[in-house]
Amino acid sequence: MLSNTRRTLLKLPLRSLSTSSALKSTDISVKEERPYVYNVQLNRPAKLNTFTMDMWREFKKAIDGLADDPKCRSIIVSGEGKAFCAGIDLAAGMSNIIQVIQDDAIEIGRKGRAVRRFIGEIQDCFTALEKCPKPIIAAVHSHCLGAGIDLITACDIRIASQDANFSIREVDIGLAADIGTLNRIQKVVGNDSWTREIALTARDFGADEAHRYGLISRICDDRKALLENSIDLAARIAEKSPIAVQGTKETLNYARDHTTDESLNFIKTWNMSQLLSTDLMNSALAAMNKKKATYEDV
Ligand SMILES: CC/C=C\C=C\CC(=O)SCCNC(=O)CCNC(=O)[C@H](O)C(C)(C)COP(=O)(O)OP(=O)(O)OC[C@H]1O[C@@H](n2cnc3c(N)ncnc32)[C@H](O)[C@@H]1OP(=O)(O)O
Repeated sequence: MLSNTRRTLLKLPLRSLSTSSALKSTDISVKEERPYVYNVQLNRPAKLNTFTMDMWREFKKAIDGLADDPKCRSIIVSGEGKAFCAGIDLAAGMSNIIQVIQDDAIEIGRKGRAVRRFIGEIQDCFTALEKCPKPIIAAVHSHCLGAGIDLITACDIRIASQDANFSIREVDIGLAADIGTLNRIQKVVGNDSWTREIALTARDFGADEAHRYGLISRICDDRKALLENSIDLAARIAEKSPIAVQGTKETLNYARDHTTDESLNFIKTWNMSQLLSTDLMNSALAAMNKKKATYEDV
């Protein structure tokens, strides 16, 4: 079937290559699983949740919307149907770029700029996960290939069901991965040799190997357990002070990309204002009285 997909890509006539961002897409659905806990579902199951340009844009819109929504405190990203995500849609998802590459009327330097803009727009769709102040859990079942790995490496926590299989598939489609995997994965797993092995060979690996190297932090028996585990985990985070949780995500992201001195400076400056929050006193009082604190929305 993969070779059919590739044939489709090669045979597409130019006029069918343009995508319309005006098209109403329903490829992403957002569901409130519990109070303050939202599940952003990749919802293109017939094509194994492969990404088209419309879907990428819709995904970013969903994440940016939850980032600004005070009623959201934690997010799950999951996939509907047989697989989490089999990567970019090798036909529809590549159409814009192929249209530009094949257009002889565009001067070569301008072609390069257009390709750069295109890649940048897709990068921003997954960087939205990292920039979102709310913690995001990727819940992976079955295939997680190419763009699927771009997506999960921009999330805060990754858990998977036993049937999950992963591949940094890009070298197999003649591409150096450019949507985030190569830029984030070493910071996630901290193992340069393993990273290079899987990125340079594009080989498949399963949940056990992903767990062993720290790409995922938990393996669940099956998809049902995966969903339950991710909702419980997200709900547990959502019970905490949103001031504390969001400050923790910001600081971990900052610390990852800066020196210890710089990030110590960051957190003391951050907490200059955030320690003034009533959340600190509420939490301390609740802990002393063995009660659960509740927190105002932020
Ligand atoms: C600027 C660039 C930006 C981003 C770049 C990202 C790079 C990548 O994402 S690289 C990874 C690309 N993906 C692949 O190479 C996977 C291709 N698919 C497969 O190998 C197989 O489908 C499978 C994942 C092993 C699953 O096999 P199977 O269980 O037999 O299912 P299928 O019948 O093959 O698939 C069902 C249905 O989905 C369609 N489909 C699957 N993958 C893709 C894809 N990547 N693009 C487009 N369509 C895909 C497949 O054609 C089937 O559709 P039908 O209409 O039923 O034929």
